[in-house]
Amino acid sequence: MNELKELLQEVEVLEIKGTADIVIDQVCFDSRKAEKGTLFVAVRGTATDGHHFIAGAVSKGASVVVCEEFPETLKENVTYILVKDSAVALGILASAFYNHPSGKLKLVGITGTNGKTTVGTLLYKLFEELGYKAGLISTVENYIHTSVVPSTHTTPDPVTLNALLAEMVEAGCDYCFMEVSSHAVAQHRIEGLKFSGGVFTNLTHDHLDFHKTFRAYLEAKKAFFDKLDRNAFALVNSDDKNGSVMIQNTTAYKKSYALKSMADFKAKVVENELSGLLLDIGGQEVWFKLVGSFNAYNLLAVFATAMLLEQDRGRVLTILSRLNGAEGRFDYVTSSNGVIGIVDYAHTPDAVQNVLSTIRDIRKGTEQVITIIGCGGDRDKAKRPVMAQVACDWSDKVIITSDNPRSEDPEDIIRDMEAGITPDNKRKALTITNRLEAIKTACHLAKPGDIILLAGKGHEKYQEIQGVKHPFDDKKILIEQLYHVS
Ligand SMILES: CC(=O)N[C@H]1[C@@H](OP(=O)(O)OP(=O)(O)OC[C@H]2O[C@@H](n3ccc(=O)[nH]c3=O)[C@H](O)[C@@H]2O)O[C@H](CO)[C@@H](O)[C@@H]1O[C@H](C)C(=O)N[C@@H](C)C(=O)N[C@H](CCC(=O)O)C(=O)O
Ligand SMILES: Nc1ncnc2c1ncn2[C@@H]1O[C@H](COP(=O)(O)OP(=O)(O)OP(=O)(O)O)[C@@H](O)[C@H]1O
Ligand SMILES: N[C@H](CCC[C@H](N)C(=O)O)C(=O)O
Ligand SMILES: [Mg+2]
Repeated sequence: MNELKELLQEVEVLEIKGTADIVIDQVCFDSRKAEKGTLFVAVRGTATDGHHFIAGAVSKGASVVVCEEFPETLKENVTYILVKDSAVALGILASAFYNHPSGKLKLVGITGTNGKTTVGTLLYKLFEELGYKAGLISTVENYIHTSVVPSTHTTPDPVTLNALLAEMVEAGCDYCFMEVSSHAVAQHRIEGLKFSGGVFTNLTHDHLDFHKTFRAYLEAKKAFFDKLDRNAFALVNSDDKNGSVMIQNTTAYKKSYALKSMADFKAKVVENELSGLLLDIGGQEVWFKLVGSFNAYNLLAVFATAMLLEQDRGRVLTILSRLNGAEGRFDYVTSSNGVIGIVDYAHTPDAVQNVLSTIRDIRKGTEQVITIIGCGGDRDKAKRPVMAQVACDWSDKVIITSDNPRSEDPEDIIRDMEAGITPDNKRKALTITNRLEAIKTACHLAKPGDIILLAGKGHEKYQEIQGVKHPFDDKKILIEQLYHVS
């Protein structure tokens, strides 16, 4: 849809200056990308305000400007549209411009602190194997049926998002599984989308730099469920104390899954080994390739979603039992002398504890657990001391190192982490700022049978320092070092 008059029927317009009788060629929110025929939406951001760039967008050819406040000088032949909230308008306009692609397939959103990528990726793989064409929007990569589209965000901006969905519709996709980050909800990236269902994994500590309080973080996740319509399902983990809070005000039909409490979909962990998980799902025992009881929640969420999407139970379990998880999640290698190296994307206190408790559960005897861990720069500072302390509590040795320091001094981040380590844990911790050196040291320290956990970077293939992404691949380095020393 590219006629301004029609696009505007969906937006709450406060005032319009200029004609609505024009056709636009693209919707954009970054003046640097504006060109002839652009509808530019001025969004107030976290670093700057899009309203400062209205003149720049117009000089590059934008013919329509959507804003929350009119600029002082208005150009002739440009239409200015006043709205209450530009970010909301952007979502709605992007969806309308791409002809509402979310309504033309079954879109399922997954939210929660941890597990979104795992659940989304498993659902995508499952539905492809069930014979459907499916799409995936995730932290690691996006898929339009079988074509990969690189991912830059967990949930992309509304224009990229709707363009991706439109390509999925064009490719004949029946389903799309997408991660819904709390940033995306708060910044209205998902405004205007029609969801067939929403899944909640869990809520623990993350992103307090952005949301400021845990309550605001929770409210952002909850807002996703508040907006689901009555034909959609809202599936929540009822073992998480915020599971019921998420669906307090939703009009969607409510369903739950759990390992411990009462729920519509129940499972029990029978065995938890390095080779996989044996789960009892509704009285039926099935082996899965994923490791760790936290993955029992992810698998159950996937199973329950497939049931709510009316798939055949037997086929779903058979396929699911064959699937691997997402790249960089509990990804392990064993060296020839028996050292086990695990790469995992654990970057929150809860995830670090879950992964390390899984390692404790699966280790056979008194092998040492050596954890390598850092915390991201320009992100939640409050989680740094907690992650370091959790790592020490659950490991025999911890090497504190760097993980995307971004614009911060890596030593400052490390100091924030060290501040959380209690005196009795101090003897376990050592600091090696350079991540490569940290991995090499761990591999030298490890004896046959020991387990090395490389936490935080998972699938990432870079180390971001001062705006530059330097190639860095935990798994590749781990393999090189483990084979080098063995
Ligand atoms: C903090 C944050 O979320 N930032 C996102 C946000 O940008 P922003 O609000 O900071 O934008 P800004 O720089 O203040 O600019 C304001 C407006 O002016 C415009 N502008 C700016 C400069 C100019 O010359 N011309 C111009 O028009 C910008 O396009 C923008 O519309 O909106 C942008 C467009 O959607 C995002 O790309 C950007 O993501 C940044 C790069 C980012 O790192 N985000 C991370 C924190 C993030 O979103 N993470 C979540 C969760 C991750 C997870 O746990 O999985 C995710 O979904 O990925
Ligand atoms: N259900 C779960 N409960 C707790 N921890 C989990 C769960 N699933 C995964 N984890 C841990 O969290 C890490 C990240 O998992 P995953 O990438 O699936 O989460 P995510 O929600 O997509 O994260 P992000 O917010 O970065 O997108 C995993 O490597 C693992 O350590
Ligand atoms: N996608 C998440 C996790 C990144 C994990 C870690 N590697 C980091 O850079 O902090 C984020 O942006 O918060
Ligand atoms: Mg993710």
